[in-house]
Amino acid sequence: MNNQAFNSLRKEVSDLNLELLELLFKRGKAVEKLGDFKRSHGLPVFDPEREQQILDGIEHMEHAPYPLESIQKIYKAIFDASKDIQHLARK
Ligand SMILES: O=C(O)C(=O)C[C@]1(C(=O)O)C=C[C@@H](O)C=C1
Repeated sequence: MNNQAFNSLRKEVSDLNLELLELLFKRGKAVEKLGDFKRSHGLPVFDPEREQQILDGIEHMEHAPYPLESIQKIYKAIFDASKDIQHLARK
């Protein structure tokens, strides 16, 4: 790979970072609304069954070149961030 190809891949990664952030933003907005519903219905923030259902769902999806464990870690970090949003809204 030459320098130009390297820089072009860096640009691709930077563009994908923005796309990821946009998706996380949209996801966070939906999570906020789920949190409002749960709060007004006296439901807990943490729903371990729902988290497991999502993790089970990704298990059979294409995740290469990442190992499945890496994808699971990323999703668990996203769940934690969701719970942060919903806990903060209760304060
Ligand atoms: O499905 C919900 O109840 C959510 O609040 C969303 C979400 C998630 O980020 O996917 C967040 C926290 C719960 O523990 C389970 C799932």
